[in-house]
Amino acid sequence: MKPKIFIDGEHGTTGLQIRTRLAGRTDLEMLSIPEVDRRDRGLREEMLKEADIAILCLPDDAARESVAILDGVNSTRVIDTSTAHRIHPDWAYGFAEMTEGQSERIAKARLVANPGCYPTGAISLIRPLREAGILPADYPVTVNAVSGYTGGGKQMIAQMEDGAHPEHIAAPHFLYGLALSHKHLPEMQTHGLVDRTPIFSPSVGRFAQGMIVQLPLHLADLDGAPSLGDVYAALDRHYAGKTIVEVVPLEVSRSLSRLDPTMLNGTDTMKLFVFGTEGRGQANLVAVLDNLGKGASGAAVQNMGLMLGQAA
Ligand SMILES: NC(=O)C1=CN([C@@H]2O[C@H](COP(=O)(O)OP(=O)(O)OC[C@H]3O[C@@H](n4cnc5c(N)ncnc54)[C@H](OP(=O)(O)O)[C@@H]3O)[C@@H](O)[C@H]2O)C=CC1
Ligand SMILES: CC(=O)N[C@@H](CCC(=O)OP(=O)(O)O)C(=O)O
Repeated sequence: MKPKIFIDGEHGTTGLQIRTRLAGRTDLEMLSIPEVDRRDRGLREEMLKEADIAILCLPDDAARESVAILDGVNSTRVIDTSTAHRIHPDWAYGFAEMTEGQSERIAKARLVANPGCYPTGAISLIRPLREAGILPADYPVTVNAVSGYTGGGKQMIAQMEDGAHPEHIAAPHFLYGLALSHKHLPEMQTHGLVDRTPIFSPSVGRFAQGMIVQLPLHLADLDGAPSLGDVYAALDRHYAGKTIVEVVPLEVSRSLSRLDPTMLNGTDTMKLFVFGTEGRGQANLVAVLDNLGKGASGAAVQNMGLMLGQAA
């Protein structure tokens, strides 16, 4: 029997990207609702209960509704791409490379919370330094980022692309989350194992997909006052043997003068860079990923594969 997969919210930005990734798969039976019926509660309930794995690509409240429908229905396992369950203790956090044993947790879990795109980049840089005993738990972490506008879903896509949209955005680049209360902060703090809420400054550029997430550090304030090479070595050890997350060699980072946020578009991988000048006491750690790839749909498909017992 082929595993039955239902993408609840399949006609939205993330849902469509997942459907595209799964389109050619002959080892799966895809359950689907016509777009016109996408909000039909009865049809959704039927599909959710029939599925072996339900992938929720819905706003938070609708995702909670789907989880409630499945309450007690243990035959259906769930991957939620919304922010609703990312720090919930009953849910496995769907970042397989985050820490030792995480991919096994995901593989065994009934409930998996897919990470947000920015946290995927931020946690990928913070967590290894915490585990290596380099980054103190009370370090004042700051995260700066730029995302392609698909990160804002259908609404922001329309605002950026449709000049006649009543809330058209003409800017080539803009900061947002100005109140420093972005919805990604809880998962960055929880899974980054940091005591203080990071100061997070997100922004959007006039490109559809792509992402850069930055973690600037004062090395003298880290445990053991590590060198740039020490920070690099900690990341390199953490991701040794991983294929989806690559730590770019220091000498390659040194050779770069620019970094393109769209460089990994269309892939489900992430690259980590360590920038700075040895001896100057500062480092800027940078993650590059496709916000819809490893930042969302690619991660969901990776997690589905783990849950089905397939290679990561
Ligand atoms: N875009 C991104 O880069 C990322 C998004 N996510 C998360 O994924 C989820 C989906 O985001 P995204 O794809 O961007 O959003 P979209 O708005 O593009 O798609 C959401 C889909 O869900 C449907 N929907 C909304 N409410 C309901 C409901 N009550 N019942 C049934 N269907 C409903 C929408 O239909 P309708 O057209 O009628 O509104 C739409 O088809 C969100 O939780 C988001 O936070 C995660 C990572 C990255
Ligand atoms: C550009 C933009 O608007 N980005 C979204 C995050 C996209 C994402 O990761 O979605 P979820 O965390 O919702 O899953 C935001 O800042 O809310």
